[in-house]
Amino acid sequence: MSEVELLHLLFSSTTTTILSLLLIIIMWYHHLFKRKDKVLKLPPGNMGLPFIGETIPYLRPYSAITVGEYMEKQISRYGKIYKSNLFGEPTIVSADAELNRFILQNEGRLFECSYPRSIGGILGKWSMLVLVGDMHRDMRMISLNFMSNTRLKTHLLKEVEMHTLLVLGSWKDNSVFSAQDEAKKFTFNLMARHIMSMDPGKPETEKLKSEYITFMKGVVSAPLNFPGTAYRRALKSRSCILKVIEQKMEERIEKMNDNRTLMGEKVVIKEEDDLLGWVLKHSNLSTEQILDLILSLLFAGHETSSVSIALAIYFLQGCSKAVEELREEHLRIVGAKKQLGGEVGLVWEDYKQMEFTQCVISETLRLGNVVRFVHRKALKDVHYKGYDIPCGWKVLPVFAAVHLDPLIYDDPQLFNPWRWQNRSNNKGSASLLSTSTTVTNNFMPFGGGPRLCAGSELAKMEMAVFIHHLVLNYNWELDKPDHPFAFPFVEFPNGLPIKVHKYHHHHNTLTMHRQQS
Ligand code: HEM
Repeated sequence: MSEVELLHLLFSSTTTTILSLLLIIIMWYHHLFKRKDKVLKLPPGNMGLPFIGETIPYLRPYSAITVGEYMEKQISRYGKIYKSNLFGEPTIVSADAELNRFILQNEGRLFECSYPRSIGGILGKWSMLVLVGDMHRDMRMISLNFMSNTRLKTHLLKEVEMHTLLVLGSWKDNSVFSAQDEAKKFTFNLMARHIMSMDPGKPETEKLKSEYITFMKGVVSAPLNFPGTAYRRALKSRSCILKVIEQKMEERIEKMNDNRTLMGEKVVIKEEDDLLGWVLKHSNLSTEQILDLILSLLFAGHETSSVSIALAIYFLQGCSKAVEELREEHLRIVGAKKQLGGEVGLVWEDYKQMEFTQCVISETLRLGNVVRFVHRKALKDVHYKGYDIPCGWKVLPVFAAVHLDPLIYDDPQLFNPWRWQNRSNNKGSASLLSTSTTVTNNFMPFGGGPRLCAGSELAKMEMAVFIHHLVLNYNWELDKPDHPFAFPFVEFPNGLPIKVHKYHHHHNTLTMHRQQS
């Protein structure tokens, strides 16, 4: 055979292989999506390219106070329930308030939590976001127990206020800084203290904080485990973070053992009243399970609430009327406290007076949509509103689309905290200090059903206390333009640079606290 003939043969056999591979891919794709269409009545939609589907346009960053151009187009073309191919899987996307509620309420029966595998790789296989069934229930009980209303009243309110004052007290008159970083500092310090009794500013706390920044970048990046990628760096950070937690755990076990020997001599060392101590004493979790629980609680507990605080700072600087009304409310609260001559620090009754503040919080969460959607999959074939959702398909309830729906909220792009004031005047509603109603109506910033955010009450309290001291002590403005974007995790690309000015009045809470301590 001549060289030319050989090359010809090689070339034609390679072409044949490529062609047959292509044919197999097309047949497989056709088999997966099209055949089912004939039997089942799937919602309308576009499955996009093989494998990657529509993931790329779906994840393109957009203004956080919108659902993004891409989703808007899909909804106007196909309606509020449409099919797609996202994250490598056939998916039903729901912008429909009723379907979203139906999905969340039927957790474990018709649908189940199902995050991309990369999330499990980074948060750990025992993370609450990944667990389902009994194990999820047990871990959830621990978290709920630790953030119960009783604990909020007796412990957390004081802690939250102390950490707020620590951050706000460091702001110099006329200084410029990143409000997003300051909010992160506040929520991280609070969580590190509450979970493992780690003190703000200490080298170990600072190290953990900087590892968490790298870690976060990986949680939200493409899960490519190659040298140099954000995901690979985050996996490294994960192991550093776990080492810190493990060391804390060993120290604590040692301390608890010391206590026992000392108790024989009737000496009791006061143990830290934190989550770590609680799980070590009251649960049968393995070391690996405790590490994942703590790592993911630290993650769930500081990222979302810091973004929410940054969003409140942002929305309020554009709405001076709301700042004025907040000030009136908070001046009333401190004024009444002063008259009674009691404690300077906030107590539960003060928190319950913060009615307009709760409206500002609801509005911030509605418009900012920190958690825009959650990941679920169908456990069975489900028939809903005339459509079939096949067993095994991914389902994404998109809360943001409901929160920004003009049929549910008038003028949805407008920051209007007053819309929450008179529930009967509203199509959507929030309730003061209650999570139960958020489950049953169209407002779902914390999800719903058996997986409703375990920290929702704490998050609202953090926002309220932060706002209390913010409006009583500062005026602020944007130093450079910035805007929240959805990547789809919400972030201010410039870190929300603000300039603050001391606000002088006779109830300056920072001065009052300094004098008392
Ligand atoms: C404004 C701030 C927050 C928002 C918007 C938020 C939102 C959410 C949402 C939507 C879920 C449901 C996820 C799903 O169904 O797949 C969730 C779950 C969870 N959140 Fe939050 N969260 C916030 C703050 C917090 C805080 C401060 C903590 C405290 C540690 C926390 C702890 C958790 C936990 C443990 C879960 C898992 C619950 C379960 O699976 O049973 N969150 N959060």
